[in-house]
Amino acid sequence: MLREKKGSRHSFLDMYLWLMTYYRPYLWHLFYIILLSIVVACGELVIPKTINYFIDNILGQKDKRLFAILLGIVIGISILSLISMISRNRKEIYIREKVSFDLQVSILSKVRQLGFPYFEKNSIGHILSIVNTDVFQMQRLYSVNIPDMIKQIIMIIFSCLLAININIELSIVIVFCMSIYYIFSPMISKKFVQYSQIANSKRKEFDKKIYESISMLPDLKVNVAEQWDRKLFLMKLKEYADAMRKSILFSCVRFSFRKFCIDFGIIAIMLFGFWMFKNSRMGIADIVTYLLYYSLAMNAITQLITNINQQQLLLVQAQNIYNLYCNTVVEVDEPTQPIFMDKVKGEITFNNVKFHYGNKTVVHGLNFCIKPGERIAFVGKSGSGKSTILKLIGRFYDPQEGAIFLDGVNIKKLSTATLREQIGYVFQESFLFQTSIKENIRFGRPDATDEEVIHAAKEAFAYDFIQSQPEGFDTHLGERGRTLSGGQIQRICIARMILKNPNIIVLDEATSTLDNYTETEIQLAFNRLFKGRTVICVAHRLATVREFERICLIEDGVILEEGSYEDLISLHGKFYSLVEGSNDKK
Ligand SMILES: Nc1ncnc2c1ncn2[C@@H]1O[C@H](COP(=O)(O)OP(=O)(O)OP(=O)(O)O)[C@@H](O)[C@H]1O
Repeated sequence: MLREKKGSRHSFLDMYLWLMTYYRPYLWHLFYIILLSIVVACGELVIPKTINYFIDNILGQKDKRLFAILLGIVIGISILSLISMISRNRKEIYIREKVSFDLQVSILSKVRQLGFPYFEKNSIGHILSIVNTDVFQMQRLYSVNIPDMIKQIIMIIFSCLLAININIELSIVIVFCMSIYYIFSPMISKKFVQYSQIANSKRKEFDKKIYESISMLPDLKVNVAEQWDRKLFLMKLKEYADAMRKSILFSCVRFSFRKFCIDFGIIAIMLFGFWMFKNSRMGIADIVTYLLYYSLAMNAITQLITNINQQQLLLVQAQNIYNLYCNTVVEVDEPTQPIFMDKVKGEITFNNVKFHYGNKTVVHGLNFCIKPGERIAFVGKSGSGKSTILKLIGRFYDPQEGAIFLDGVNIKKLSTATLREQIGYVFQESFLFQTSIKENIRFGRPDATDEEVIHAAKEAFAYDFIQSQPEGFDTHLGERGRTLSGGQIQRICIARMILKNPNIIVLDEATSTLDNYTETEIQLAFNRLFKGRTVICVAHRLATVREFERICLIEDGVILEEGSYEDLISLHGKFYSLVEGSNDKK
């Protein structure tokens, strides 16, 4: 269902430019970092010149006064560089925090916008890996790589110019020596990037596996499948480690080759410098200064190459972020001029609604109208399309054909906030947050008072069991409310809905079998929740919807039989067979 935008093949440049847009609110801070980088670079570039002066004018003439002045200048430059570096680091930390925070927030907002279709297609492990690991890696790009790159470029340009200024012939020899490096290194770099990309994708698979292994731990234990999972886990780890090892190997080869070429350059300077000195074409001070500028330039070039490679790797990781943010189309978007409604009556109409997931048609031209206050249940075999109908009502998906109306307004034109505020969803698997029971109920209406929360709990038959918890309403729940039973979780969700007070209740009934006592209590709670509201329910236990005004038997996305429980039984059709075949006969 989730599509990538047409023509979405993107280059690293597109991604890079997109990532740079996050700098926009902090441009002044970035300029400040660049300015400080220039100061630091100038400090480093001045040192060889002072050494030149020291050898030529101070050592030669033994001038103490000049020596003191020079010493003062060097100390001054060092202090200025130190201060610049400290304030640059502070600004880098600031930018890193701000920019990566903005990036993380925008990625999270996009994930929210993508909603249901995205969550159904992508594992939580994958989403977490993008929102956490990948975005975290980008911090380095923003705070270190880009500001450093500017400094490195300044250093390269100026140290080369200063070296050329000392002796142009020597510089030609160096260019010739260094060309060996530039002929061979792209081949090594290509291999390095290739294995790094493989390592990155293997790391992602490994991250997903870790998440899966941890979240599935209880199921693995119950099915005695820990060894099976361990084998898969180790296989993923091995694949990741193998790719990583090759990537590191090529990184080391490239580093050693670069070192060899730089040393080769030093030998060339010494040989050619010696020949020039012998022919009185170059002095000692110039040879030493040239060597220092050569070292500075080579150091900056090495750093720049490493920096660019790191950025290439980061861009490989940024691909996931970019794809998610720029190339994943929001299937269900907010209308451009949304209609807001304060309160709705609760009439829902399906007008020739057709829907398919990819090539699979699930809903085949549905037509029905649910009156305000009516209770309607969808029943049928597993996979017949019941839950999909509920998802269409809440606009988690849009139908490809036909339309759905709420109180006569096409839900595509309604503001999604209005739509979701008017509908109270109770899913098969309800989610509880790791906070107090009170806050979990208040989630239904954040501005509710404590008294209203307690009242809702009483209405949902949840008050007694909540009071028996160690800290009553303030009891902190574990992850997904694991410290509570299934029936207790459902009653908290019902209390939440009572507090939210929507006019429409959409309920995907839990298939889990509850004991008779709990089932009766939950049924009572539901009956209170249903009072005076439109109720649309997917029912697995047929007995629970016996009192409903209408029951629709769904098969392959069409309504096969429709009527009250008694009507359908007297039909002696498919519904009758379903009731006969289930344990719900009463
Ligand atoms: N996100 C999805 N992507 C692709 N196919 C899907 C998706 N969700 C559901 N389906 C398919 O659509 C069909 C209808 O699914 P749906 O969940 O609506 O059935 P159901 O009647 O509610 O089933 P159950 O009673 O088991 O919950 C099934 O064949 C299912 O495999």
